[in-house]
Amino acid sequence: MCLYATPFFAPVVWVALLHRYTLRGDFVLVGHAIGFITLYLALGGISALSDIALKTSVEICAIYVLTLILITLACRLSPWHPLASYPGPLLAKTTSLWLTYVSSTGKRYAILDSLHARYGPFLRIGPNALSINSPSAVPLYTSAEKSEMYRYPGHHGGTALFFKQDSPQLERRTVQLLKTLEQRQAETEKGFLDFSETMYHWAHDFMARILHLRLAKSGCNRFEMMKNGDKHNIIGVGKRAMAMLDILGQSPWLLDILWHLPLTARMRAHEKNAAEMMRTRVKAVDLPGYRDLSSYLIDGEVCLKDLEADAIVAIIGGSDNTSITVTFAIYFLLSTPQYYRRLRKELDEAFLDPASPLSLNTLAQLEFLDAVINETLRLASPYFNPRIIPRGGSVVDGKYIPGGTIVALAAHSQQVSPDNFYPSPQEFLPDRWLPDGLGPGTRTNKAMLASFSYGAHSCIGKVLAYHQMRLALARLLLAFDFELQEGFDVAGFRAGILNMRTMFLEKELYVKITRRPGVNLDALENALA
Ligand code: HEM
Repeated sequence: MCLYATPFFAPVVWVALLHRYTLRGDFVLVGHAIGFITLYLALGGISALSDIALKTSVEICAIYVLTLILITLACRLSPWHPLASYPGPLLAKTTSLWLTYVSSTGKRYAILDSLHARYGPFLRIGPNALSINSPSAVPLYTSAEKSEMYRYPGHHGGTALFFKQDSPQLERRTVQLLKTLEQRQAETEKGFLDFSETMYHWAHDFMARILHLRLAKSGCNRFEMMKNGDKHNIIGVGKRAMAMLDILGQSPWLLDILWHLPLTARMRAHEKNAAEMMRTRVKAVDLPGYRDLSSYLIDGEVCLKDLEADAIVAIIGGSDNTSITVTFAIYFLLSTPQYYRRLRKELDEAFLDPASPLSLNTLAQLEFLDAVINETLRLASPYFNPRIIPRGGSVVDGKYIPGGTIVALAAHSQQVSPDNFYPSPQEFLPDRWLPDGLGPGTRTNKAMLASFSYGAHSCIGKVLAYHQMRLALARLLLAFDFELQEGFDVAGFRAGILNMRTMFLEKELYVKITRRPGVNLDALENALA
């Protein structure tokens, strides 16, 4: 009898003593397996009593698990829970698996937006997590660290840090982009090409170039995706790895366990690819005369494990957002021809000779170009960047949030809120970013463009990203006339934008490009050589 009482008490001790600590799911699982085997053996598991021992152990474990679940649910739903006063869906309050599921839809930003409309600015999205739909949450980002969601899964042990910029490479790669687009279009049957795919290749080639990453086994020098395509599916594997990290990272304990199973094979493959590329870079003897980004990290005596971790993040992080934002900008411009014509006019007037190098400083002064980029980011960067409230807690809009709570600004909701962007916050209206805005009554709360996040862990590549996006858009519009595929579903494309840290498109952007009269890409290439 006494034996059967133990599993009732064990979870109480477990919840009372250990709930403050973040335990790795795989360690907890192994610990429990060891506990079960020990119990089974202690009850005579390998003796003649093995059947009774197995039955008793299973029964005790079942009581233990059931009690643990009930106690956990009671704690999370109790009126004494530190987040009890915050409203939210019942399921969200009971398990982090709710947010994991919501993240897996890619529509987390829209789901949170509609829940905020129902429950108000403070929304409980997990047993210990809040989404805050208020500009007042922004200061939290200055003191808060990243949540457990950012712990790299498995047991890699490295920490990532990075980057620097390289303008001539960016220029050359962008001219190569123009030629690649033309060449790929010529190879299509209907004359329309998948624009985002080539943009991904452009951004990855540039990123690999500035880190000098390369694949050892294939002997392939850097990626050269614009030339060779993505033969090793680096982008596909990397994006799926990021998406899995985003989905499962909402329940880090689950990710710890799944990390050892086939479901997460893509994540391990991405880690292996990136680590291998960085190790090859470290050993390389045939480097060019100029210093690449890895040189700075290597000279800084960053340890190999950390360099490998940098490569894991760099490959996707430095390429994905930039290329997809340019894709979205082209989409928005083609859907609103009046803005397309205006941007082209601004560029034509600023660069009379499209075959000459484009000065990044001149580009940075083009008001309408930046307005287009900012408006694109506002509508199409629905990111979710959770942080952890430091010990001692914080107060937001008069509400106390206990230390250790995971919080995330409802970035998309803020970016389309009429309180911050008015009028027509859902519409692509770049003028709202210009000094006169959209006329009297315009509200453009620039601080609430959350695309690069805030505080200590905001994007360190922001300046480079703007350079890349300005240059790519300028070169594309100076060189080509663009046309959407006939019957292109403009509304459907936007509705099919999915975010799982990285972005996915349910519908591809098919465009036709035609070289503008007088544009000589060979002359341009020579000018940059
Ligand atoms: C349009 C382009 C880009 C956007 C919208 C963007 C957005 C972001 C955001 C939202 C974060 C914070 C992520 C989080 O807290 O989970 C971030 C972090 C970061 N970004 Fe970017 N990014 C862009 C381009 C780049 C580029 C080109 C680079 C590389 C040169 C880069 C390097 C980084 C790094 C290293 C971090 C991590 C910073 C840290 O944790 O301390 N990003 N970025």
